[in-house]
Amino acid sequence: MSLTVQPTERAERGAVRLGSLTLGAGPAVVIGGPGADARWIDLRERRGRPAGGTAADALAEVRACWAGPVLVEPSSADDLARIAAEADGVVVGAAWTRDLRLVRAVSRLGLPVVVQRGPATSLEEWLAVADYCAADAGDRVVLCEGGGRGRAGSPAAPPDLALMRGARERSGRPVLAGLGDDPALAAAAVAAGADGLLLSPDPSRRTTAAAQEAVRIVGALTRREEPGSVPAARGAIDRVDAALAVLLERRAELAGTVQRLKPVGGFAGRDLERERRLVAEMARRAPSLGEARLAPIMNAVIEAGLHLAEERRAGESRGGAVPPAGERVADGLRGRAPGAGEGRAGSAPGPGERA
Ligand SMILES: O=C(O)C(=O)C[C@]1(C(=O)O)C=C[C@@H](O)C=C1
Repeated sequence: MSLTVQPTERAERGAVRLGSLTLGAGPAVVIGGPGADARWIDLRERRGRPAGGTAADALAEVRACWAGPVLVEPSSADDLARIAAEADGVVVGAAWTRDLRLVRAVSRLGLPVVVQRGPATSLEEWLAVADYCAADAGDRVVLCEGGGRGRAGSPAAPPDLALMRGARERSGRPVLAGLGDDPALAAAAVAAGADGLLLSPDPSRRTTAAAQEAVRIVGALTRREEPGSVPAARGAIDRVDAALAVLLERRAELAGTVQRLKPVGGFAGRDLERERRLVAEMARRAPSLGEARLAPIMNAVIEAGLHLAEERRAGESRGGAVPPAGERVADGLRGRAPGAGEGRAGSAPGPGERA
């Protein structure tokens, strides 16, 4: 059977459901082993194992400890009946894209299909295979760039992120970045528009955690979400808060560095003009909040940084360590620490204060 390569029409971007998970709308997802949003089984790689090599064994093993979505890459057409009965999606691995008989059989299972591109497959061929699957799979097709091993078990290919982005724009289909066991490109992949990351079926906990952190932090900065329920909106807020926390911690470190470098640091060396300017600059990027609402927020952020810097300096001059975070937080909750409120960013009143 040969494949006619036709230019793929640019399509509206759709979302594809994989069991309880949605790919292509909402947050980016991580597919891998334990701890990920979805798990997957590579039967090709398991073939020949003394135990767990059949679709039945492998699915039973995963289902025993995981109720969420499971994807399976078949080892041969013999696996398809079991996959159709028990999996939430099927992976057409890079090595299969030229076996159009298997591709057709897979796309007739009634499950969503993930079409992985291997290093030897061009963008045109890849999109054509996806269209070919879509005809039978009711358009429930996801593209996966990279991560596939060749037939001889050659190492996983890193994803070409520009190609992945182009495929997403041209096809309108959700895209995954295949990362195997290396999370180094996780943040870059999410920034480049990946709707999810496909790790190896059995990555280390560290790999999964690193991928999830990239999805959360970079996704909060780069993905526009339109949640339609309270839990989804809260999930989106949690991701933005995670990104804010990372930035606030980094900002506090940098503010501490400035205090050490300035001739007069801490509250005594406060520069209100600088604070007003940085609030005005931030208002350009946060026009809905504007200067008036940003000023008290930044005042609190700057004062928290100055308190931390002063506590550290006091700790150092005592020759000891910084007091534990719990104590510092408790101090803050009890009332204003000395030096608080000695100036404020911008001229607006703080929350609950009169102008
Ligand atoms: O830029 C400075 O001079 C700082 O000390 C840093 C910083 C800040 O946290 O951004 C803190 C206090 C100053 O009043 C102004 C700004």
